Amino acid sequence: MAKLLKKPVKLALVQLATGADKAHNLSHARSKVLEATRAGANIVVLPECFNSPYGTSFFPKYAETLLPSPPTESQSPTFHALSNLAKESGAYLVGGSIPEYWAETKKHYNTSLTFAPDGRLLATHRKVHLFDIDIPGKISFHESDVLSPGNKLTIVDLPEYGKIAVAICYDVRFPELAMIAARKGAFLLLYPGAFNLTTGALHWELQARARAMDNQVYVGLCSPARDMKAEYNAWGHSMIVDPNAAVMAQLGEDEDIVYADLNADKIEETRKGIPIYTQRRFDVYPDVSKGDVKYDGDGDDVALPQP
Ligand SMILES: NC(=O)CCC(=O)C(=O)O
Repeated sequence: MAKLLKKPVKLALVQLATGADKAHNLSHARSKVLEATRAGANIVVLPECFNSPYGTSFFPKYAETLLPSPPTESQSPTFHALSNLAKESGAYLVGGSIPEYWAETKKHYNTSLTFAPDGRLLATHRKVHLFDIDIPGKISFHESDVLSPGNKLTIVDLPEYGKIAVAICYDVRFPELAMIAARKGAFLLLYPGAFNLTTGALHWELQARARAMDNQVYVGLCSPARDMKAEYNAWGHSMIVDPNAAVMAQLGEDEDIVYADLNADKIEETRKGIPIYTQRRFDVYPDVSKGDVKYDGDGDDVALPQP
């Protein structure tokens, strides 16, 4: 069987301190991504809403227009900053997420852009599951007041390494996405995300480890740094989990970068030891990765229009 991960790769998650100044967020992201690639990272990830504060009142104000693709510099300064940064750093760059405005439909999205080391846009993921929750006395948040959901999974082919899946934050709670991506050959599931002090304490690590355990793949969750002066306090604790569900490395609350070296042997060893991959009973229940699955995975899925 062909290896899911063709050669060892160093992953870096940048737990960025973000604020209200978009230009500063972009230049700060640049310096941290370059720091990560100077340390040898081949894939670098930024957090959810890395160019703006996270919150429904901020999304329309910070939103950029990505379509038609490629956007002009004034339509999306972040698109151009990320594309240039991927080229400058020579790494694959999963550009966290940004608020997007689609002028044609007047809809907003929470959107992640992934760039190749030559600066080409490889994939666009629009958050599929919007973060709408109410935990009395703790947190009430309704992304759907402002945002519309994306309608596809995102699998990205990195030719030297293999396939990764990109989804955003609350998407991690829906195991189907992870399962489908893993069965379609992803070696790594990446989630730019911003859990909070309530659900972060409850479920952040558990979600990361569960997705890794169920699918026997690597998982990375990349949060903004915690800012207690902000309206929304991100959990932090960006982490990388191995295919056996062990936490390889985890940050605290402050700005920092977490690294891990990923290799094919760990996936194979895990799957050989606990061979759920060959023990599934699709005669008893259906394979969620088959049938009518909406996903991009051919490495050519630049920015498909969505309803
Ligand atoms: N930004 C988000 O989607 C937050 C998700 C979250 O906190 C959760 O508990 O899930």
